[in-house]
Amino acid sequence: FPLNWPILGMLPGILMQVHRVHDWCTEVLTESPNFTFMFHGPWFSKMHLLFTCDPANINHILNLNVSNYPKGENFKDIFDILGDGLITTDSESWKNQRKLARLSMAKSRFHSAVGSCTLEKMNNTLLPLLNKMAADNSSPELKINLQDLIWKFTFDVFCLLITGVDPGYLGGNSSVSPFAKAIEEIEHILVIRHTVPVVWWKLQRFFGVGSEKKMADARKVVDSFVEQLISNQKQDQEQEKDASATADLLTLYMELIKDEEWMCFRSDKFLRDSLLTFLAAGQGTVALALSWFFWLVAMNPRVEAKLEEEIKSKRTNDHDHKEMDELIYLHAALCEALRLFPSVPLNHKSVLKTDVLPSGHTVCPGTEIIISMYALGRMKGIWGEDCMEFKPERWINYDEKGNYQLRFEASYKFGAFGCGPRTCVGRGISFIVMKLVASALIYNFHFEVVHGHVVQPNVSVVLGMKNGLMVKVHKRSSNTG
Ligand code: HEM
Repeated sequence: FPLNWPILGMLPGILMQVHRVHDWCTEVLTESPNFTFMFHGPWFSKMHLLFTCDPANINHILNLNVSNYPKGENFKDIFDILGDGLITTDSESWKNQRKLARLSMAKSRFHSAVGSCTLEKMNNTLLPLLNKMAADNSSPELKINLQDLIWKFTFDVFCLLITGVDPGYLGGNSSVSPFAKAIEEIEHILVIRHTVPVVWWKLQRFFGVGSEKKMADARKVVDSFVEQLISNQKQDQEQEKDASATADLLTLYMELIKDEEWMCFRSDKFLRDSLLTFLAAGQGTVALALSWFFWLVAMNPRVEAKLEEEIKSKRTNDHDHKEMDELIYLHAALCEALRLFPSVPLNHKSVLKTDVLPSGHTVCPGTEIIISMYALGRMKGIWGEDCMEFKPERWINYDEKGNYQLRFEASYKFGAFGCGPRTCVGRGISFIVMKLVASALIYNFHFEVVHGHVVQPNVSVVLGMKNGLMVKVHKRSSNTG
């Protein structure tokens, strides 16, 4: 537990742990009554953070009393890069945006694009690249950063799905890297904003110094990239290119907001905020979930063998996305990876009216609530003594004939996609993309983690690996065709 110092409060304690903030949070919550801990910042800083991973609290805050726990102004300030997009807004604006997002994403055009874009990019770029690396693998020096490769791949896929433009990042288009680097920089600084008093980072922002100077520079890069994308799309529309064949979210949004009902959203600012929100919410989360999944699979040969067996037995032709529903063990393994390494490790809420949580803690306006989804997946009291083991079986019900189906877990216990009315809108498409990529890669390759490579979580609002995932690629001998 961090000491509560005079004047400085518990701030020195948290600052010393920033480099391993998620594990520190897990350790503190494990020792805290009802998995809940009150953190007090420096005197007069108004920094009161309630850390929790108690499922009863999570259900209370995210599901049963959602109107008392909005994202709030502080969250909006921290995530100012996303403007007034779906993730940062509350109340009526959130309700309308959520409806618009669901309408667009439910279009069959969009749904089939998710499968076809992923397959096309995989067959044309990712698989050939990995095949080449596997063929060159005779050199003992040849190792690749799988996290980096998957990051670039999902960047291309989600840019295509959200904006209709394929940036070709995986293929080596260097003009994209400043944008991708800027996004990484921003995600890192967002965590710093969470861990220092508001007044501190706001002063830095005001004077344009320290990490806030880097934030301002990164923002310029991001804004000009997004502005370019929107203007390209508008040009296409002005030239009256047939939009019915395109199924990216930007086109679908632009079509829908022509309707009177959505006229309040007719602005470039809204399109900019939405586009960035979807890119930020979708691309990195899927990339990092897959990276942790491949690491866990590589470290667990028993699971890898079962996955290979299932994929081989269900695979008909080139990884048709309809056959993905049948890959139950794979689905379970992805959930298990997300339990241990949730791409969004923290969920942040503010408090409107004083309330008593099921854990017995009183929260008042001004308290910020930090729900640690990372800690939630690692509590023995919630997941059992073997909670640190990678066991897809915990997600499966077997009957006496050996048939099996997925087991449902309440989202206040498995919080990787959030819980309640603000649950992730991209959950369905995430599983399509992840299952297509995971099944094709496991069918074709075995990844050997480079001896001595240290894998540890980074400090970011999305949970990645600090040193990447260095592997050697081996083509599976039985699947050389
Ligand atoms: C493995 C992949 C993903 C994970 C783990 C994930 C996780 C989450 C989490 C934890 C939330 C927050 C819920 C809350 O605030 O209570 C969220 C919200 C959201 N996600 Fe995802 N997400 C993933 C993929 C995606 C994808 C692919 C998209 C879309 C392209 C997406 C779009 C969104 C949006 C727009 C929200 C805000 C919803 C709202 O506030 O109403 N996510 N996601």
